[in-house]
Amino acid sequence: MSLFWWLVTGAVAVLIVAKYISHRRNPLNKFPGPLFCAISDIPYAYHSMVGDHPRWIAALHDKYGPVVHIAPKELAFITDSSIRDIYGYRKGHQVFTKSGAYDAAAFTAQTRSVVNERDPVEHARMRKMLAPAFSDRSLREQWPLVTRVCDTFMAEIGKHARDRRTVDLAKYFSLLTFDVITNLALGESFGSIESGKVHPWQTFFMNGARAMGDAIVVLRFPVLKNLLIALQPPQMRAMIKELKMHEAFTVELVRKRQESQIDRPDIIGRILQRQEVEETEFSNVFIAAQLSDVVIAGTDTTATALDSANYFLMKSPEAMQKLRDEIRGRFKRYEDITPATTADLPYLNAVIEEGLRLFSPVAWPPSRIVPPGGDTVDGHFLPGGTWVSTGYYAAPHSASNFKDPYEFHPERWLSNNPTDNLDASQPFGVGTRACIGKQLALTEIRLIMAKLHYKYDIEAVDKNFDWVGNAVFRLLWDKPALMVTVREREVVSV
Ligand code: HEM
Repeated sequence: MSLFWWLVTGAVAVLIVAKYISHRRNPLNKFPGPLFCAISDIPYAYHSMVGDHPRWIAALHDKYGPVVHIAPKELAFITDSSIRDIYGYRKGHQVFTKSGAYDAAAFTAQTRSVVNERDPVEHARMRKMLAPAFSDRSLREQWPLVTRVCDTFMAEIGKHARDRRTVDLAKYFSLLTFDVITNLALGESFGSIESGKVHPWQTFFMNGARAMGDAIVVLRFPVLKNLLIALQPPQMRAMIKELKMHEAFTVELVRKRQESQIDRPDIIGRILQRQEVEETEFSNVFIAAQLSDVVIAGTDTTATALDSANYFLMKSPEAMQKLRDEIRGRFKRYEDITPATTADLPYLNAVIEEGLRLFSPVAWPPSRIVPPGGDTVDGHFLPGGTWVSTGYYAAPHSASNFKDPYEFHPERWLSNNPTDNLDASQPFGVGTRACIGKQLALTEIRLIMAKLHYKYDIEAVDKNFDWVGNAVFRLLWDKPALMVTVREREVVSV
C-alpha cells in the first residue's frame, strides 16, 4: 500500500475512534434510535437530500417510540406535551430558541428576518412590526383584494370546464396563492392566473426555498461548508446569483413603493406605516427581507393545504358529497360566499384540518435548542445545547396519537373524539414562533374551497394516482401534477 493510502486509512481510523469516544460520552445515548444517527449527521442529511425526511422521522418513531435520537446532538418527539414543552410558554422556564438550522433561511447577509431571527428580543421586535398587517382589522380590509384574485381563479377554472380541458389543480393553486400573497405583501399583481404560467419571480422564491433546504444540510458539516465556500462549484455560483437577483428585485419593489406614497391596505403598507408609529426608519433591505419571508412562508404552504384537502376529497366520494351538500345547502348564490360567511361551515373546517393533518405543508422538524443549564421535555431532563423538535408530519401520523393515522376522516374533528389526540396535529405551530399568517391562510383556503365546490364538480383524472406518495420533500413539498376534470354544476354568474 502506498503512503497516501496509509495516510487515508489512518485518518479514517482516527475519525472512527474519535466518533466512538464522543459517542460513549454523549448523554443523549440513553435515548433509542439507530446507532448511525447517534454518531453521525449523515442519515439526517441523506434523508433530506433524497426527499423522504418527514416519512423517515415518522418511521423511526413507529420503530423506536415517542422519543428518538435522530442525530448526534438531536432528539425528535411526537407527543402533544412535547409540543407545549418545546414551543410553548412554560412559567419559570427559559425560551427554547430556534436552532442554527435557521441560519440557512437567510434572504441576505445584510440583515435577519422574522423567520430566521434566533434572538427572542430581536424577533419580538420584528413580530411587533408585522403584527398590524395580520390584525383582524387589517385582514378585513384586505379581503376585497383576496376575493378579487379568488374570483379570477374561479373564472380561469371555468374556462377549463367549458372547453372540457383537464386542469392541473396543484399548478393553479400555486398560481393563485402566489397572486394573493404578492398582492397583499407587495401591492404588486403578477397576473399568474390569467397567464397560466409560473412567474419567473415565483421560480426564484421556490428555488430559494429549495436552496435553503440544501443549506440546512450543509450547515451540519462545517468542513464541507468551508470547502464549498472556498471552491464555489458552478451550481452554487448560479444559486448565489439567483438569490442576489431576488434580493435586488425585492428591494427595488420596496423602494418604488416607498416613493409612490400609495395608501393601500396591504402588508407592505402596514409596515411602512409602522415606521411612523415607531418613529424609526427601517432600511429597504430589512423590509424586503420580511416581505420575502412572508411570500415564501405564505405561498406554497397555502397551496399545499388546498391540494391535499382536494386530493383526499377526490379519493373519498362520501366526504366529497357531504362537503358539497354543506356548501350548496348553505349558499343560495355564489355572491353570498365571503370570508365572513365561510367561517362557520363545520364540515369544511374539518376537511381542511384533516388535510393539514395528513399532509402538513411544514413537514420539516422545526428544531429548537434546550437552554443553557438544561431543561425537561416530556419529563426527560436534557442537557443545554440539545436540539429538539416535534415533527409536524410525524406526530399526526403516529398511531399513538391518531386511530388509523393514514386515513382521511374529517369526522374526527367534528364531535367528541375519544380515540384521537387532536392536539398532536399543529400544522401552524405553537408559541411565539407560530405562524403569523394562520388566520389569513385559513380564511383564504375556506373561501376558495367554498367557491370551488359550490360552483364546480371536480374529479381526479386518474383515481388510483398516489399524489401524496409521489410528493418529495425539499424543505417544501415538490408536488406532482393533480390532474382533474371540472364540470360546472349550474349556470351561476361569477
Ligand atoms: C396552510 C398554510 C400555512 C401553514 C401550514 C403554515 C405553517 C407555519 C408554521 C408551522 C410555522 C412555524 C415554522 C417554524 O417554527 O419553523 C410558520 C411560521 C410562519 N408563517 Fe406560516 N403557514 C401557513 C401560511 C402562512 C401565510 C399565508 C403566511 C403569510 C402571509 C405565513 C407566514 C409565516 C411567517 C412570517 C412565519 C414565521 C413566524 C415567526 O417566526 O414569528 N404563513 N408557518
